[in-house]
Amino acid sequence: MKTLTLSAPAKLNLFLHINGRREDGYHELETLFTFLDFGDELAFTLTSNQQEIVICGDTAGIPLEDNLIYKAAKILEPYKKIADGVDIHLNKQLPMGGGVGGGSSDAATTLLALNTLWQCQLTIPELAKLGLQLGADVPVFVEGKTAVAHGVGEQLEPIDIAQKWYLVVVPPVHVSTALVFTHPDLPRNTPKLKSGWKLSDTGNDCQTLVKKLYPEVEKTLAWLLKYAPTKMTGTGACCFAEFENREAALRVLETLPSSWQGFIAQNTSESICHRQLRAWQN
Ligand SMILES: C[C@@](CO)(OP(=O)(O)O)[C@H](O)COP(=O)(O)OP(=O)(O)OC[C@H]1O[C@@H](n2ccc(N)nc2=O)[C@H](O)[C@@H]1O
Ligand SMILES: Nc1ncnc2c1ncn2[C@@H]1O[C@H](COP(=O)(O)OP(=O)(O)O)[C@@H](O)[C@H]1O
Repeated sequence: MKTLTLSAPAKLNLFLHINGRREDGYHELETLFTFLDFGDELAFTLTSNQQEIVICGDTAGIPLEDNLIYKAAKILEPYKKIADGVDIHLNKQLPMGGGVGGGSSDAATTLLALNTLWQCQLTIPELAKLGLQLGADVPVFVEGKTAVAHGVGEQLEPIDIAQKWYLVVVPPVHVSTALVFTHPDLPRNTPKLKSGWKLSDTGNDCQTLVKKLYPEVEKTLAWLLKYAPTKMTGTGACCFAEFENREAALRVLETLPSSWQGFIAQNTSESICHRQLRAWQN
């Protein structure tokens, strides 16, 4: 049986504004998502074992029922047009809960792969809607285009942006998304951007609070800012510095303090997962 191998790329929030809080506690966001040419890798192989969804690889002790890959496969199961089960092998490269969306990206890649392999014949908007049940960031990975998101991240407006190189640094702390969003000091009233906005008008509304709560994030931002424009992605803890070319990013990566981890990558207007899936289908 042929194996379908796809990337689950990282995302960056090039800005993240909080425009308000809904009655259900979720926050209205305005955020620019772009994808990196770096991420996890998932290999999908159909099996004759009809009911089985088996996940192996670097699942980092996440119980099967909590694994977003498993949840994505289960959500798609009712739409299967063939009887086969699936073996999914995960090669984890992305830090978990670091704001680069690895879990959401794994879930989206699983939805896209199994929609094809199980011949579910769902459209991308239908898959994105299913994905929203798994997390606010899943729809953008399913759609796979650099986009400004509104709502909780599900209303997507694709845009063209320049291609840059990023040095992403992973501070040695875990930031709780729920803690950030329930904190009384989080700013929640940034006005919506007006037409003609520039990236230089934007920021990350979680950054000041996360810096205060997690000094390691403050240290990381201060260190990167010596070299290039820098922001935090999502609710952190990862921070990214922007460069015009790979060499400049690499020079800074080479001087990274040894206790920190980091990687360099370029942003892509379309998720590499979508490109790979198209190539496989043709
Ligand atoms: C804010 C972002 C930006 O990308 O942060 P990161 O997680 O990437 O850092 C995401 O949208 C996060 O999405 P995701 O991580 O999928 O969040 P979810 O699991 O849906 O929600 C985790 C918790 O965060 C809060 N939450 C999340 C999203 C949102 N728009 N408003 C919220 O208030 C809720 O309390 C929720 O229970
Ligand atoms: N396959 C998976 N990969 C990563 N995280 C997962 C996965 N399945 C479930 N999770 C859970 O989802 C949480 C958020 O994951 P992730 O998308 O990496 O966060 P973030 O959006 O902050 O980068 C993790 O802390 C982890 O507990």
